[in-house]
Amino acid sequence: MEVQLITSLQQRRPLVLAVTNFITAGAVANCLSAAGMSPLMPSDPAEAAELVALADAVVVNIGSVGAEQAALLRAVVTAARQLKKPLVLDPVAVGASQARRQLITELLAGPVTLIRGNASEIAVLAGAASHGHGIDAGDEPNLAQVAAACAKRHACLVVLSGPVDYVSDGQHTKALPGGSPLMPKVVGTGDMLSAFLAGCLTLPMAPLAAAELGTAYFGQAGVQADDGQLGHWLSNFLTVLAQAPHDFGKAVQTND
Ligand SMILES: Nc1ncnc2c1ncn2[C@@H]1O[C@H](COP(=O)(O)OP(=O)(O)OP(=O)(O)O)[C@@H](O)[C@H]1O
Ligand SMILES: Cc1ncsc1CCO
Ligand SMILES: [Mg+2]
Repeated sequence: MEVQLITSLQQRRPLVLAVTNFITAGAVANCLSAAGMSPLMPSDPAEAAELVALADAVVVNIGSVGAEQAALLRAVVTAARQLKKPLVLDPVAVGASQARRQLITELLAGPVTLIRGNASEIAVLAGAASHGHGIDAGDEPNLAQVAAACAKRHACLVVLSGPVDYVSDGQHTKALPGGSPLMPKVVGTGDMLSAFLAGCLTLPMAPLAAAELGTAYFGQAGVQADDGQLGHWLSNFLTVLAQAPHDFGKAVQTND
Protein backbone atom coordinates (compact mmCIF):
# COMPACT_ATOMS: atom_id res chain seq x y z
CA MET A 1 0.00 0.00 0.00
CA GLU A 2 1.29 3.47 -0.86
CA VAL A 3 1.55 4.60 2.74
CA GLN A 4 3.90 7.48 1.84
CA LEU A 5 0.94 9.06 0.08
CA ILE A 6 -0.97 8.98 3.36
CA THR A 7 2.05 10.63 5.06
CA SER A 8 2.01 13.40 2.47
CA LEU A 9 -1.70 13.83 2.99
CA GLN A 10 -1.23 14.15 6.76
CA GLN A 11 1.48 16.77 6.23
CA ARG A 12 -0.94 18.83 4.11
CA ARG A 13 -3.82 18.27 6.56
CA PRO A 14 -6.56 18.77 3.95
CA LEU A 15 -9.64 20.65 5.10
CA VAL A 16 -12.68 18.39 4.73
CA LEU A 17 -16.00 20.23 4.84
CA ALA A 18 -18.48 17.69 6.19
CA VAL A 19 -22.25 17.96 6.37
CA THR A 20 -22.96 14.82 8.35
CA ASN A 21 -25.87 14.20 10.72
CA PHE A 22 -26.51 15.05 14.34
CA ILE A 23 -25.97 11.42 15.38
CA THR A 24 -22.39 10.90 14.20
CA ALA A 25 -20.98 14.38 13.58
CA GLY A 26 -18.58 14.16 16.55
CA ALA A 27 -17.31 10.72 15.58
CA VAL A 28 -16.75 11.85 11.99
CA ALA A 29 -14.87 14.97 13.13
CA ASN A 30 -12.62 12.89 15.41
CA CYS A 31 -12.00 10.32 12.70
CA LEU A 32 -10.90 13.00 10.22
CA SER A 33 -8.71 14.69 12.81
CA ALA A 34 -7.04 11.42 13.89
CA ALA A 35 -6.39 10.56 10.25
CA GLY A 36 -4.52 13.85 9.72
CA MET A 37 -7.32 15.81 8.09
CA SER A 38 -8.93 19.02 9.29
CA PRO A 39 -12.70 18.70 9.78
CA LEU A 40 -15.14 21.60 9.44
CA MET A 41 -18.88 21.10 9.92
CA PRO A 42 -21.08 23.90 8.56
CA SER A 43 -24.55 24.59 9.95
CA ASP A 44 -25.91 27.61 8.04
CA PRO A 45 -26.59 27.66 4.27
CA ALA A 46 -25.57 31.34 4.26
CA GLU A 47 -21.93 30.41 4.93
CA ALA A 48 -21.84 27.46 2.54
CA ALA A 49 -20.07 29.18 -0.38
CA GLU A 50 -17.37 30.74 1.84
CA LEU A 51 -16.66 27.48 3.68
CA VAL A 52 -16.64 25.37 0.51
CA ALA A 53 -14.12 27.85 -0.93
CA LEU A 54 -11.82 27.11 2.04
CA ALA A 55 -12.25 23.34 1.72
CA ASP A 56 -10.02 20.86 -0.11
CA ALA A 57 -12.87 18.33 -0.34
CA VAL A 58 -16.54 18.10 0.62
CA VAL A 59 -18.71 15.26 1.97
CA VAL A 60 -22.50 15.41 2.39
CA ASN A 61 -24.59 12.86 4.25
CA ILE A 62 -28.41 12.70 4.31
CA GLY A 63 -28.66 11.06 7.75
CA SER A 64 -30.67 14.00 9.09
CA VAL A 65 -33.14 15.23 6.47
CA GLY A 66 -35.14 18.06 8.12
CA ALA A 67 -35.91 21.19 6.05
CA GLU A 68 -32.97 23.17 7.50
CA GLN A 69 -30.50 20.36 6.90
CA ALA A 70 -31.81 19.87 3.35
CA ALA A 71 -31.26 23.59 2.61
CA LEU A 72 -27.70 23.28 3.94
CA LEU A 73 -27.07 20.17 1.81
CA ARG A 74 -28.35 21.92 -1.35
CA ALA A 75 -26.22 25.02 -0.70
CA VAL A 76 -23.05 23.03 0.01
CA VAL A 77 -23.49 20.74 -3.01
CA THR A 78 -24.15 23.70 -5.32
CA ALA A 79 -21.05 25.52 -4.07
CA ALA A 80 -18.88 22.37 -4.33
CA ARG A 81 -19.88 21.99 -7.99
CA GLN A 82 -19.30 25.65 -8.77
CA LEU A 83 -15.89 25.60 -7.09
CA LYS A 84 -14.98 22.16 -8.55
CA LYS A 85 -14.20 20.53 -5.20
CA PRO A 86 -14.13 16.73 -4.85
CA LEU A 87 -17.64 15.86 -3.64
CA VAL A 88 -18.67 12.67 -1.80
CA LEU A 89 -22.33 11.78 -1.20
CA ASP A 90 -23.47 9.38 1.55
CA PRO A 91 -27.11 8.32 0.88
CA VAL A 92 -27.93 7.20 4.45
CA ALA A 93 -31.07 4.99 4.56
CA VAL A 94 -32.16 6.30 1.15
CA GLY A 95 -34.64 3.45 0.74
CA ALA A 96 -36.34 4.17 4.06
CA SER A 97 -38.52 7.17 3.18
CA GLN A 98 -39.93 9.20 0.34
CA ALA A 99 -38.24 12.34 1.78
CA ARG A 100 -34.81 10.71 1.54
CA ARG A 101 -35.40 9.43 -2.01
CA GLN A 102 -36.60 12.88 -3.10
CA LEU A 103 -33.63 14.67 -1.55
CA ILE A 104 -31.17 12.23 -3.13
CA THR A 105 -32.81 12.62 -6.54
CA GLU A 106 -32.40 16.37 -6.18
CA LEU A 107 -28.78 16.17 -5.04
CA LEU A 108 -27.92 13.72 -7.84
CA ALA A 109 -29.38 15.95 -10.56
CA GLY A 110 -25.80 17.22 -10.98
CA PRO A 111 -22.42 15.46 -10.83
CA VAL A 112 -20.74 14.07 -7.72
CA THR A 113 -17.25 12.59 -7.53
CA LEU A 114 -18.06 9.55 -5.40
CA ILE A 115 -21.05 7.88 -3.75
CA ARG A 116 -20.30 5.76 -0.64
CA GLY A 117 -23.08 3.66 0.81
CA ASN A 118 -23.86 0.20 2.13
CA ALA A 119 -25.19 -2.54 -0.19
CA SER A 120 -28.87 -1.63 0.23
CA GLU A 121 -28.29 2.11 -0.27
CA ILE A 122 -26.22 1.53 -3.41
CA ALA A 123 -28.84 -0.94 -4.72
CA VAL A 124 -31.52 1.79 -4.43
CA LEU A 125 -29.32 4.24 -6.34
CA ALA A 126 -28.60 1.59 -8.97
CA GLY A 127 -32.35 1.23 -9.52
CA ALA A 128 -32.36 -2.35 -8.18
CA ALA A 129 -34.58 -3.97 -5.54
CA SER A 130 -33.18 -3.51 -2.03
CA HIS A 131 -33.70 -5.01 1.41
CA GLY A 132 -32.32 -2.35 3.74
CA HIS A 133 -33.41 -2.03 7.35
CA GLY A 134 -33.16 1.67 8.24
CA ILE A 135 -29.46 2.56 8.27
CA ASP A 136 -28.45 -1.12 8.07
CA ALA A 137 -27.87 -3.09 4.89
CA GLY A 138 -29.95 -6.18 4.12
CA ASP A 139 -28.86 -9.12 1.99
CA GLU A 140 -28.36 -7.94 -1.60
CA PRO A 141 -27.15 -10.19 -4.43
CA ASN A 142 -24.42 -9.45 -7.02
CA LEU A 143 -22.68 -6.67 -5.13
CA ALA A 144 -19.96 -6.04 -7.72
CA GLN A 145 -22.60 -5.59 -10.43
CA VAL A 146 -24.69 -3.33 -8.18
CA ALA A 147 -21.68 -1.10 -7.51
CA ALA A 148 -20.85 -0.90 -11.21
CA ALA A 149 -24.48 -0.22 -12.21
CA CYS A 150 -24.71 2.62 -9.68
CA ALA A 151 -21.42 4.11 -10.91
CA LYS A 152 -22.59 3.97 -14.54
CA ARG A 153 -26.02 5.37 -13.78
CA HIS A 154 -24.64 8.39 -11.93
CA ALA A 155 -21.36 8.72 -13.87
CA CYS A 156 -19.24 8.73 -10.73
CA LEU A 157 -17.12 6.50 -8.50
CA VAL A 158 -18.93 4.20 -6.09
CA VAL A 159 -17.73 2.59 -2.87
CA LEU A 160 -20.20 -0.09 -1.72
CA SER A 161 -19.19 -1.05 1.82
CA GLY A 162 -19.83 -4.23 3.80
CA PRO A 163 -17.93 -7.39 4.78
CA VAL A 164 -16.16 -6.86 1.43
CA ASP A 165 -15.94 -3.33 -0.02
CA TYR A 166 -16.40 -2.79 -3.77
CA VAL A 167 -14.85 0.22 -5.49
CA SER A 168 -16.10 0.92 -9.01
CA ASP A 169 -16.00 3.53 -11.74
CA GLY A 170 -18.58 1.62 -13.78
CA GLN A 171 -15.91 -0.04 -15.95
CA HIS A 172 -13.55 -1.49 -13.35
CA THR A 173 -14.68 -2.88 -10.01
CA LYS A 174 -12.28 -3.98 -7.28
CA ALA A 175 -13.29 -6.13 -4.30
CA LEU A 176 -11.39 -5.18 -1.13
CA PRO A 177 -11.67 -7.49 1.86
CA GLY A 178 -10.88 -5.97 5.26
CA GLY A 179 -12.66 -4.38 8.15
CA SER A 180 -13.96 -6.05 11.28
CA PRO A 181 -17.32 -7.62 12.15
CA LEU A 182 -17.48 -5.05 14.98
CA MET A 183 -17.67 -2.18 12.47
CA PRO A 184 -21.33 -2.52 11.43
CA LYS A 185 -22.21 -2.55 15.15
CA VAL A 186 -20.58 0.84 15.74
CA VAL A 187 -23.01 3.43 14.38
CA GLY A 188 -21.34 5.82 11.96
CA THR A 189 -18.43 3.78 10.59
CA GLY A 190 -19.91 4.30 7.12
CA ASP A 191 -20.24 8.05 7.74
CA MET A 192 -16.58 8.07 8.80
CA LEU A 193 -15.52 6.15 5.69
CA SER A 194 -17.38 8.61 3.43
CA ALA A 195 -15.67 11.60 5.06
CA PHE A 196 -12.25 9.89 5.05
CA LEU A 197 -12.63 9.14 1.32
CA ALA A 198 -13.39 12.82 0.64
CA GLY A 199 -9.99 13.68 2.12
CA CYS A 200 -8.33 10.87 0.13
CA LEU A 201 -9.68 12.38 -3.11
CA THR A 202 -7.15 15.21 -2.58
CA LEU A 203 -4.27 12.72 -3.09
CA PRO A 204 -2.13 13.37 -6.18
CA MET A 205 -3.39 10.28 -8.02
CA ALA A 206 -6.35 9.21 -10.16
CA PRO A 207 -9.60 9.43 -8.16
CA LEU A 208 -10.33 5.69 -8.65
CA ALA A 209 -6.90 4.77 -7.24
CA ALA A 210 -7.38 7.23 -4.36
CA ALA A 211 -10.76 5.66 -3.55
CA GLU A 212 -9.22 2.17 -3.58
CA LEU A 213 -6.29 3.24 -1.40
CA GLY A 214 -8.54 5.06 1.08
CA THR A 215 -11.00 2.16 1.32
CA ALA A 216 -8.23 -0.42 1.84
CA TYR A 217 -6.47 1.79 4.42
CA PHE A 218 -9.70 2.37 6.39
CA GLY A 219 -10.50 -1.36 6.34
CA GLN A 220 -7.05 -2.34 7.53
CA ALA A 221 -7.19 0.23 10.33
CA GLY A 222 -10.56 -1.32 11.27
CA VAL A 223 -8.96 -4.77 11.52
CA GLN A 224 -6.16 -3.46 13.71
CA ALA A 225 -8.63 -1.70 16.03
CA ASP A 226 -10.48 -4.97 16.74
CA ASP A 227 -9.38 -6.38 20.12
CA GLY A 228 -12.60 -8.40 20.40
CA GLN A 229 -14.44 -5.82 22.52
CA LEU A 230 -17.11 -3.74 20.84
CA GLY A 231 -16.77 -0.88 23.34
CA HIS A 232 -13.05 -0.50 22.56
CA TRP A 233 -13.31 -0.38 18.79
CA LEU A 234 -13.88 3.35 18.24
CA SER A 235 -11.13 4.55 20.58
CA ASN A 236 -8.73 1.90 19.21
CA PHE A 237 -9.59 3.02 15.67
CA LEU A 238 -8.76 6.67 16.41
CA THR A 239 -5.45 5.54 17.94
CA VAL A 240 -4.61 3.41 14.89
CA LEU A 241 -5.47 6.25 12.47
CA ALA A 242 -3.31 8.67 14.45
CA GLN A 243 -0.22 6.41 14.21
CA ALA A 244 2.41 7.37 11.67
CA PRO A 245 1.50 5.48 8.50
CA HIS A 246 4.89 3.71 8.35
CA ASP A 247 4.20 2.21 11.79
CA PHE A 248 0.70 1.48 10.69
CA GLY A 249 1.98 -0.15 7.52
CA LYS A 250 4.23 -2.46 9.56
CA ALA A 251 1.43 -3.44 11.87
CA VAL A 252 -1.18 -4.30 9.26
CA GLN A 253 -1.28 -6.50 6.20
CA THR A 254 -0.50 -4.55 3.03
CA ASN A 255 -1.69 -5.10 -0.52
CA ASP A 256 1.68 -4.98 -2.23
N1 LIG B 1 -19.29 -7.64 8.39
C1 LIG B 1 -18.26 -6.80 8.22
N2 LIG B 1 -16.99 -7.24 8.30
C2 LIG B 1 -15.94 -6.41 8.13
N3 LIG B 1 -16.08 -5.08 7.88
C3 LIG B 1 -17.31 -4.57 7.77
C4 LIG B 1 -18.46 -5.40 7.92
N4 LIG B 1 -19.56 -4.62 7.74
C5 LIG B 1 -19.10 -3.37 7.50
N5 LIG B 1 -17.75 -3.33 7.52
C6 LIG B 1 -16.89 -2.15 7.34
O1 LIG B 1 -17.51 -1.09 8.06
C7 LIG B 1 -17.36 0.16 7.39
C8 LIG B 1 -18.75 0.79 7.21
O2 LIG B 1 -19.50 0.01 6.31
P1 LIG B 1 -21.08 -0.19 6.46
O3 LIG B 1 -21.51 -0.87 5.20
O4 LIG B 1 -21.42 -0.84 7.74
O5 LIG B 1 -21.57 1.32 6.43
P2 LIG B 1 -22.97 1.95 6.82
O6 LIG B 1 -24.03 0.89 6.80
O7 LIG B 1 -23.19 3.13 5.99
O8 LIG B 1 -22.69 2.40 8.33
P3 LIG B 1 -23.32 3.61 9.20
O9 LIG B 1 -24.66 3.91 8.59
O10 LIG B 1 -23.39 3.10 10.60
O11 LIG B 1 -22.40 4.77 9.07
C9 LIG B 1 -16.64 -0.16 6.08
O12 LIG B 1 -15.26 0.14 6.25
C10 LIG B 1 -16.82 -1.68 5.91
O13 LIG B 1 -15.73 -2.27 5.23
C1 LIG C 1 -28.66 6.10 13.44
C2 LIG C 1 -28.80 7.11 12.37
N1 LIG C 1 -30.04 7.57 11.98
C3 LIG C 1 -29.97 8.47 11.01
S1 LIG C 1 -28.40 8.81 10.51
C4 LIG C 1 -27.76 7.71 11.65
C5 LIG C 1 -26.30 7.52 11.81
C6 LIG C 1 -25.71 6.61 10.78
O1 LIG C 1 -25.54 7.25 9.57
MG1 LIG D 1 -24.43 4.68 6.30
